[in-house]
Amino acid sequence: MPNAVIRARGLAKRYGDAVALRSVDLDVQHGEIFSLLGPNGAGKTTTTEIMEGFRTRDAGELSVLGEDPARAGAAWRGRIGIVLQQAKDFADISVADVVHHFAVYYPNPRDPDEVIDAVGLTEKRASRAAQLSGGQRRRLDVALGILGNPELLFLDEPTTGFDPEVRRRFWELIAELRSSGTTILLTTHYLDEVEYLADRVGVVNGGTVVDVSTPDHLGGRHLAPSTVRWVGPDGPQEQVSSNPTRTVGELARHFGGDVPELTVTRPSLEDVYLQMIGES
Ligand SMILES: Nc1ncnc2c1ncn2[C@@H]1O[C@H](COP(=O)(O)OP(=O)(O)OP(=O)(O)O)[C@@H](O)[C@H]1O
Repeated sequence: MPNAVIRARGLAKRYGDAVALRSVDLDVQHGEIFSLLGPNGAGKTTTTEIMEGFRTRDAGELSVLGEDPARAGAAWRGRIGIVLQQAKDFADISVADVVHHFAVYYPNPRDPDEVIDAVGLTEKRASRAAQLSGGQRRRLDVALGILGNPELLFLDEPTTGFDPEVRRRFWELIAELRSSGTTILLTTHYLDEVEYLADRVGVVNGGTVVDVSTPDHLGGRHLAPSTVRWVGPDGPQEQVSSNPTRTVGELARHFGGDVPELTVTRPSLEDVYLQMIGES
């Protein structure tokens, strides 16, 4: 693929006798948010850490921003941003000092004050990291991840522990980063996060990628039959239909107008994901 920022073929990794990655193939395109989904132990962290150059692979081909992470140097590292699951510890340093301090390590950093503002921490500039709430702490991690103006940002479970409002604002921040041209590899367990943010999603299970699709089309979801529900004289009713328009038309004629408490649903992303994980 010409626009691939990440191209992986046959990535394999063992820890002793345990196979963590059997064979991972993946393409991430320039400017997209690509989400990795999969159960605990599926191989997501191993995959991303090989892509970040933090772990070695046993086999396979890998190109990230045109280089092999196993051999890439400091200039390449300056082009990627990483937000790990486990935050670093700067308990006694203020938000402003942490961000200003780390900016000097990058050849082409963003303005530290603009970054603090972008993640919504301006009011907390003078607070020590230890005084931040969990969600604010995570936003500081993201500030550090985007500080170097990365072309490619790795986000590992970024919103764990966020309240709904903070999550929504955080999602908007991530979507803005995409608009400004940053490619993002997002690992998450939250299907609503995938639905809101991801352009494409790769499902990892048992050390391999079992499907890649848009969230809308995962597992043939857009073609799946719908469930039509309504309440009739005998109580709640439902009918699975491959042509819900026709079913609703028939019901409307039957009721001579409005169908009581009518809903039409397709399988949710969670439904197809759980089925896929079960099958594979
Ligand atoms: N350092 C390690 N030493 C030994 N085994 C490991 C090591 N790191 C990971 N594994 C094993 O490799 C497999 C894949 O782990 P990995 O952390 O990549 O999964 P994951 O999809 O990121 O899981 P989670 O959703 O729980 O973060 C698991 O079976 C795990 O136990």
